[in-house]
Amino acid sequence: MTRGTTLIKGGWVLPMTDREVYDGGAVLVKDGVVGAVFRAGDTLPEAETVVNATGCVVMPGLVNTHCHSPMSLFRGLADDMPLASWLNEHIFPAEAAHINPETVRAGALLSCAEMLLSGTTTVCDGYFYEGEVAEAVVETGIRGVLAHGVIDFPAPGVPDPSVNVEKAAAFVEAWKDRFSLITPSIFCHTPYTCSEKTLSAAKEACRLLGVLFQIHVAETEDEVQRLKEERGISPYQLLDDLHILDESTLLIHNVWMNNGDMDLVARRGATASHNPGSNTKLASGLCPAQALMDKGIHVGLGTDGAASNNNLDLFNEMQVTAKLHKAYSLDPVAMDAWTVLEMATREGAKAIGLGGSIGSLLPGKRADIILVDMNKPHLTPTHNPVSHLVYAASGADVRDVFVEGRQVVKEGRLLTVDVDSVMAEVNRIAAFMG
Ligand SMILES: CSC[C@H]1O[C@@H](n2cnc3c(O)ncnc32)[C@H](O)[C@@H]1O
Ligand SMILES: [Zn+2]
Repeated sequence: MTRGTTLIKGGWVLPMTDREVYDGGAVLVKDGVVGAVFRAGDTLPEAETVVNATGCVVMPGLVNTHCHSPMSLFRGLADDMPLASWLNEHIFPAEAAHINPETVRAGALLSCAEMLLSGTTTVCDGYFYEGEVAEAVVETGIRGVLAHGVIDFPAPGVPDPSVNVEKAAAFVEAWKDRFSLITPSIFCHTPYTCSEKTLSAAKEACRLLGVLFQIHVAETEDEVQRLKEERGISPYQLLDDLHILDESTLLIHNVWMNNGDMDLVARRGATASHNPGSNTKLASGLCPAQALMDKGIHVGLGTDGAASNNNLDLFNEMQVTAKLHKAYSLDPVAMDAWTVLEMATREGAKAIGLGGSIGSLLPGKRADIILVDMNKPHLTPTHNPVSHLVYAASGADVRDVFVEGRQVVKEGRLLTVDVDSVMAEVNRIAAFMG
């Protein structure tokens, strides 16, 4: 028996390397990585720790390709309105009044707890005081691609916008190669809140530092129409003119895209985050995610912040994705369960630049693994575990979670932080909000 090994055995193993389910399979974890995946009947090795996964799905942890983790502080603060009012009349003022290092830390801890407990093992995040988010990520044990925000207005922690890119680059330098769970990045808010100079400088900093550039783009019809009227181009053409579209750029939302935009993005190799929960709640529209994937673009699933979703449960996002695209296209075959599950795992990992290390249970990849308990009334019988994961399960069905081989959720309880005190702190902060 090798020390430091864990054998997760029994249940339905979904390696997500192909569209196969290993009924009665097993996964060996060694030194934080996947050692081997076994089928029923294979001879299993001995291990220091054995986890009985009978009745559970064993699969890669889910990858949330777009979040603003501290925004759980504003959950339910402003609902049932369009993006412009939500952002300008409610969220920006709330951020100016309440966002500081302490509140960011509290909100981020809460979101990381919510995500881990519901099976998300990696989050791609962007906000201000992102160093505090990084501390919360380390404390909770989730994996994060963490971006410092850039916007051409005074922002929390960046009162002088003339140094916004410098600040973001300093964040990347401070966190690069420091913790294996943290990959730093830079996030430009939108093409209409960042000047061309800022966008170019931020992308140049990303190139020099070798990190992912992220941006919200084509979220509303108004955003696209205004640019068309002012400049006669689409936001994608603008970004391309600035040499921003490449394999290390994550495009977030992509609701109002035409065929030319999609071809351009595909040619450049940029990736996309599809966030249907947020886009439907803000009545922004629906990203043509299937068309993007048909053109070879890697598309992951994101929740966006909890203030526009209003939860961070990727199981919920998977169900919304599968159903919404069927209803919109009047095609019951659209966005089948396997496709959606791949978006929430392997494709999401590729979209955020971590395709080589997470997203499937390929031996050698990081052991980010979740166990989803199917022994529940709403998941019985289990004719097809893939169907249940997308159409019937929720984050509450996640039993155990491992990140880089370390168990962070056991029997539905978070092992790394005291969730009750995190909630108490967020409630204390929320009491000061109007
Ligand atoms: C620099 S990113 C942080 C910044 O973005 C704001 N935000 C959150 N969600 C959205 C969205 O869907 N569209 C545009 N802006 C959004 C957030 O409140 C922060 O100010
Ligand atoms: Zn967002």
